[in-house]
Amino acid sequence: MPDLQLEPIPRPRRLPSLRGQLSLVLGGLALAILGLVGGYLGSVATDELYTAQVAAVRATAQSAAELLASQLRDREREIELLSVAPHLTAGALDSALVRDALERRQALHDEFAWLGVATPDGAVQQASGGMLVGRSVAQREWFIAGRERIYVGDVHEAKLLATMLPAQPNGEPTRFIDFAAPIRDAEGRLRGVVGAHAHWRWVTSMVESVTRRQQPGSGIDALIIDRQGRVLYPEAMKLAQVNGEDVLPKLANGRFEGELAFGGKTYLTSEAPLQARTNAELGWRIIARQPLEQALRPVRDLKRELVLLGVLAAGLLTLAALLLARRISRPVEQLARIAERVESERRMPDFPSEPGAQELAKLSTAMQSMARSLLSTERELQRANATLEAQVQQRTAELQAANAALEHLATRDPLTGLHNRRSLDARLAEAQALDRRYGQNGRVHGLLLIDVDHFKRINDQFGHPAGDAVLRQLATMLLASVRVTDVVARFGGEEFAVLLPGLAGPLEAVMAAEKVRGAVAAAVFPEVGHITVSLGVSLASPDDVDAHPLITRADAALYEAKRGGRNAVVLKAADNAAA
Ligand SMILES: Nc1nc2c(ncn2[C@@H]2O[C@H](COP(=O)(O)OP(=O)(O)OP(=O)(O)O)[C@@H](O)[C@H]2O)c(=O)[nH]1
Repeated sequence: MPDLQLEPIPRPRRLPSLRGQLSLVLGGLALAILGLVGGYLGSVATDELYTAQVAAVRATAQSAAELLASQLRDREREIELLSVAPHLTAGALDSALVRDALERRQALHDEFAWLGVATPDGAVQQASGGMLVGRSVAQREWFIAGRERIYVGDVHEAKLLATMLPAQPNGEPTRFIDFAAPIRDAEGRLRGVVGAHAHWRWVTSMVESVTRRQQPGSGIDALIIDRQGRVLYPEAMKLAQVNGEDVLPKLANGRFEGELAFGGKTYLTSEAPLQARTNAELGWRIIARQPLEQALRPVRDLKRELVLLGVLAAGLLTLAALLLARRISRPVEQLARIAERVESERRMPDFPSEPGAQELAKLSTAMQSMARSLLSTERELQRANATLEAQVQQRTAELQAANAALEHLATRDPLTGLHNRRSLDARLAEAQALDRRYGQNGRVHGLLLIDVDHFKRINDQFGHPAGDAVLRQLATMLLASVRVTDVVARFGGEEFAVLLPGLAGPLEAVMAAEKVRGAVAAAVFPEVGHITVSLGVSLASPDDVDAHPLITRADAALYEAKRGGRNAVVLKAADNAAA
C-alpha cells in the first residue's frame, strides 16, 4: 500500500466571523432601507403637514371673512327691513311706536349701540335710549349716504355718542360701523333716514371667535385691513401703524400670501377679501397669519418623532439582524465544533436533529456520512495495525528461535551438545583478543586437548552406539569438571578441547587437566566400564599470531602424553616461555 503523505492543513488567516458579517450586511441593509423609506415618508409627511398648516391659515382667513360678510349682510338687511316698517313709512317719525321698534331691534341685537331715525334734513326724531334726539346728524357720512341708498360705513370713532355710552372694558375708544337706509313713503318720497351704529367690538369678536376655534397653541391670529391698507384690527397694530411704524410686510404681488415678515417675525400668511354680497363694499381684507415657528412646530415634532422612531426601529432591526445572523451561523458553528470533536475524540458525536435550514441539513448529513466513513476506516486500520503488529511479533519470535536454532546448529556438536570446532575457534580468537587487551595483569588463556585412550577398541568391542554413549557421558563429565567460564568443545572424533580463560599460570592449567584426567579414570561408563584419557596442555603466548600455535603446542603435548603411555597430562609451553 503506498504511503499517503497528506499535506498539513494550512491555518486559516484571521477572518471575520460569519455571524459578524451577516449581522453587518443584514443590519446595514435594514438601516439603509429604513433610512430611504423613513426619509422619503418623512419628507412626504412633512410636506403634507406644511400644506395642512397653510390650508388651516387660509381656512381661518376665509371663515372669518365669510362670517363677517354674512353678519354684516344680516345687519344691513335688518336696517333695510326697519326702513320699510309701516310705522316708519307712514306716521310720525317721533312717535313712541318708532322708538319702541328701534329699542326692540337693539334688544334683539346688542351689537347695536344706537339706532335712530332722522328727518331728511338731519334732525334726529327718535332713537334707542332717546340718545341724540333733537340733535342734527346732517353732516354725518352715514346720513348723507343713507338719504340715497342702503349704506354700510367704514369703522370710525364715536363722536356725539362717545360721552353718552359706557366706556369700552378694554379701554379702547368706542368705535362703530354704521348702517343706514332711506325711509320713503308710499310714493317713494324721502321721509327720513334710519341709521344704526354697531359696536366695532362686535366685528372684532367675530374674528376672534374664528381664530379661537383654531387648534389651541397654534398661534393663529387675524388682521382686518381696509382698502387703503390701514390696519383696523388688532388695536395694537393699528396704533403702531398710526405712530408711523412699518407693521405690515412689503408685498411682492399685493397679496398677503405665503411666508411674510411682520415686524421682523416671519408668519405663514393668507388673506381673504370680505365679499361684497350686498351693498357692503367696505373693501376689507381679512388676513390670517401664524408664526412660522409655530406653523413648523408639528413638522419639527414629526421629524423628531420620525428620528426617534427611526432610532427605535434601527435598534430593533439591528437586534433582529443579530438574532437572524445568530440563527444562521449557530448551526454552522455547531457543525464545525462537531467536526473538531470527531478529530479530537475519534468517536461519532451527536449531530443536530434540527439544523435549521435545508442546506444545513444536507451539510449535516454529508458530514455525518463522512465522519462515519472516516471513523470506520480508522477502526479498520487500527484492527489491521494490531493484527500486523501481532504477526510481526510472532514472526520476530519465530525468526529469533530459528536464529537461535541456527546458531546452535552452527556452533554446537550434534552428538554431545558441546561447542563445535568452529565455535571453539571463534572463542579462541576472542580469548586472544581479550588477552592482548587486558593481558598486562599476567593472566593468559590456556587450552586442554583431551583424547580418549584406545577408543577404537571400545567401538570395536561394544559397538559404535556404546562409543557414542561414552562420548556423551564424557561431555557431561567435562562440563562438570571445569569452571562455567571455561569453554568445552568437541574437537573432532573422540577428541575434546577445553578453553581456560584468565589463567594465572601453567600450573593452574595442569591442575585443571589433572582434575579431568582423574575424574574420567575414576568414573564407570555403563556397558564399557573404566576408560582413561590423555591430555595435552598449552598456554597462549604473546608471540602467537593466532590460535594455531596454541593448538599445535597442545596437540604436541597430547602426542607426548599418548607416547608416554596414556592416561597422562603433558604441558607444552611456548618456545620463549619457561617450561
Ligand atoms: N563410536 C564412535 N566412534 C568414533 C567416533 N569418532 C571417531 N570414532 C572412532 O574412534 C577411533 C579412534 O581411533 P584411533 O585414532 O586409532 O585411536 P585409539 O584407538 O583411541 O587409540 P589411541 O588414541 O592411540 O589411544 C576410531 O575407531 C574411530 O572410528 C564417534 O563419533 N563415535
